[in-house]
Amino acid sequence: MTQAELKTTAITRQTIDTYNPATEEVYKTYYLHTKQEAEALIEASHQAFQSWRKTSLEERATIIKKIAELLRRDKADLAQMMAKQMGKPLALGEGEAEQCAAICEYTAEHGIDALADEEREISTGKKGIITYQPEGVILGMQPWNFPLYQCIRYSIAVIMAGNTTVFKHDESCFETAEAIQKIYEEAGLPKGVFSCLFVDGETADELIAHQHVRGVTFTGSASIGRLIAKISAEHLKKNVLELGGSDAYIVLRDADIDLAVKTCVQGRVMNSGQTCIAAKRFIIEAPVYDEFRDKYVAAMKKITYGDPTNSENNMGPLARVDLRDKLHHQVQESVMKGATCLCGGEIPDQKGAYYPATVLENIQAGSPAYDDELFGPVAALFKVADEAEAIELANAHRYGLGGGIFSKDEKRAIRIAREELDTGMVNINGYAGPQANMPFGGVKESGYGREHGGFGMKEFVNVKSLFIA
Ligand SMILES: O=CCCCC(=O)O
Repeated sequence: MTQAELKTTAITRQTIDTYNPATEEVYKTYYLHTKQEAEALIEASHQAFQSWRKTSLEERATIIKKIAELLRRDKADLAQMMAKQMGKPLALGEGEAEQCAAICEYTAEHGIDALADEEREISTGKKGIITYQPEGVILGMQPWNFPLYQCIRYSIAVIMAGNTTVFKHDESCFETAEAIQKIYEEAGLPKGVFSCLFVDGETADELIAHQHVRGVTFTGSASIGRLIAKISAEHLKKNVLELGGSDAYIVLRDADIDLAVKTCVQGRVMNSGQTCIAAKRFIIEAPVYDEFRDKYVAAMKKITYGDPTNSENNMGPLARVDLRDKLHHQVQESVMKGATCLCGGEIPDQKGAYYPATVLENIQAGSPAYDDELFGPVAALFKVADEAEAIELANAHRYGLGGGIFSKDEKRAIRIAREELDTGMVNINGYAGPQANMPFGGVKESGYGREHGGFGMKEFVNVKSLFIA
């Protein structure tokens, strides 16, 4: 049932008000499914699976290619929605739609080969065949920071593999969830292959136990991820978790400092800093620390914020006032514990969940800027004696999502990236967002499993061995 249909049913429904973070005014009131309605959607998804799993890889690829076209067609409308739901600047929203279209195209183009049967010689007969068979209904739960991308990266992969999915978006983004379903169905995806669940997080967690849910994929905080892993384990459901990050960018003494400064500013303030793979900690070798810090602070002071529909602003607001307040509290606590605030660090006196680009140094262990994730435009600078100390500090964090290295010696940087950094992704002399043809995911408390890049398609398949005698 769509939001419009839910609004007109006879029963009294639970509703949720969501707010435009730029104005703090109510943006939408959403109507929730009851748990029984959500279970009926899972049943319907299971029914749809019986025919979807029989479609050929070519048929699926054709629909997914069409989805890419429609995402491009609708990118301006989708960007407007995201600006109002969570404050994303319009240009960034359109870029996100383009990125999603690229994921669809890559999946359509490479999925047929990636999921094709493989043959092996076996000692006991003619041959072995490895076949990647879909498993059934996958429950997706995704957050608000990339309202389109987070949903599309998982759902396109599971749909290409022949699964169906029920999707619980963050409550603030139910409108985007519905827009995605509309696009998928206009492209030719049969009803029931992708369905939105308008439920709260607690109900979604309970649905993991449903007999037809075969797997769960979640992006969000480590604390909720831990809970989902626990419930999934109890019911023996496979899960993919993309959790937090506190990515360290190491600036070695032989780095191009101007490039490092420019990239590390961009990597910190993009999406108002609300990105799991944002550059969050900056670990700088002592001989270049002062130069990097002074240039970095000067550049952060130039970052503007304001109405996300005005293209002159570098950043919009944060997604919600309570999230902005939490970030500010983390900054204040870090300062109380010894950090120095070099710029920003004050809540502006205006409506909206705004927060300025902020830089901290002299950060002490035991403070939020050292130990936790800062999900907003706050940079944490650390001075270290040498490469070894930089690697030790980068790896000391409980998260292991991404990271970066700046050095003019590319071979050295690649060695450190490959052999030393305990993360799932590393940027060398740059800051790349997720790429359709590269896997995405982390280690340690950043979770497990991989999205796109050919790997996401194989997260929820039954890798079946056939032994031909
Ligand atoms: O928050 C994690 C997803 C990152 C998406 C992006 O940077 O485009």
